[in-house]
Amino acid sequence: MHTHSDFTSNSKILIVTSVSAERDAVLRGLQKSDRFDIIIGGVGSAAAAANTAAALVAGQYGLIVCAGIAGGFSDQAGIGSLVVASEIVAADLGAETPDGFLSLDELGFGTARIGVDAISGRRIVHALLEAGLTAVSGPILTVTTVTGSAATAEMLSARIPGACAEAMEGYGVAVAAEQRGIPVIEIRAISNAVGPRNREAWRIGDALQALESASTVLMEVLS
Ligand SMILES: O=C(O)c1cccc(C(=O)CC[C@H]2O[C@@H](n3cnc4c(=O)[nH]cnc43)[C@H](O)[C@@H]2O)c1
Repeated sequence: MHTHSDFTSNSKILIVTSVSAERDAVLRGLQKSDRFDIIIGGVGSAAAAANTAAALVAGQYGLIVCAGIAGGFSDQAGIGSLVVASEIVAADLGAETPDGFLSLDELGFGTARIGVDAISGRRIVHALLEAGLTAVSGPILTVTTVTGSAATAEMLSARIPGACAEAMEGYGVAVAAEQRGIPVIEIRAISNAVGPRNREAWRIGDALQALESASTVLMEVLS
C-alpha cells in the first residue's frame, strides 16, 4: 500500500485514460510535456489492468495516474468539479449474502482497497484549488456497473463513507501498479451525478474541459 511519495523527480509518469476523448483532453492540458506517456486503457477494470500492465512491461515509470471522467456523489462533488482519490476502492467486488455485502477483504481474498501516493494527491488538490478549480479528495469507487438508482447510490455512500465519485477503471490500474511496486493516483472530472440514470444530463464537455485544466496543473505539480 502506497501512502507516501517515492517516485523520483526525473522518472516518467504514465497516465491511463479509458477513451480517446479523455486522452485528448489530458494531452491538451499537458502542453507537450515530455515527462508523461499516455495510453487508452479501455473501459472497465479488466481492460485497464491488462493495458496498464502491458505499458509497464514496455516502459519504466515512477508514478501511474488513472485519469478521466466520473460520476460524482452529489453531497461531495458537483458536475464540472475535480476529485482526487484518497484511496481506490473496488466497491462491488465481493459477495452478496442475505445479511448484506461482503467485500473481498471480508471474504479473505485480498483487498478491494488500494492506497494512493498520498503526498502527490495532497499536492495536486492544493494546486487545483490554488488554480481556482473546484476539487475534493476522498475515496473514488471502481464499479463494474454504472449506478442507475438513488438506492444504489445511497448504499454505496453508506458502504464507503466519504466516497466522492465512481468510475470503472481505477482499481484495475491500481492493481497493475501495485504488482510492480509503483505508486498510483486517480484524478477524475465529474460529468454526471451518481444516481438515477439520465444520460442526457451528462455534461461530458464540461468534464473534459475540467480534465484539461486539471492536467495543466498536474503537469506543473509533477514536472
Ligand atoms: O460520449 C462521449 O463523448 C464520451 C467522452 C468521454 C468519455 C465518455 C464515456 O462514456 C467514458 C466512460 C467512462 O466514464 C466513467 N464514468 C463516467 N461517469 C460514470 C458513472 O456515473 N459511473 C461509472 N463510471 C462513470 C467510467 O470510468 C467510464 O470508463 C464518453
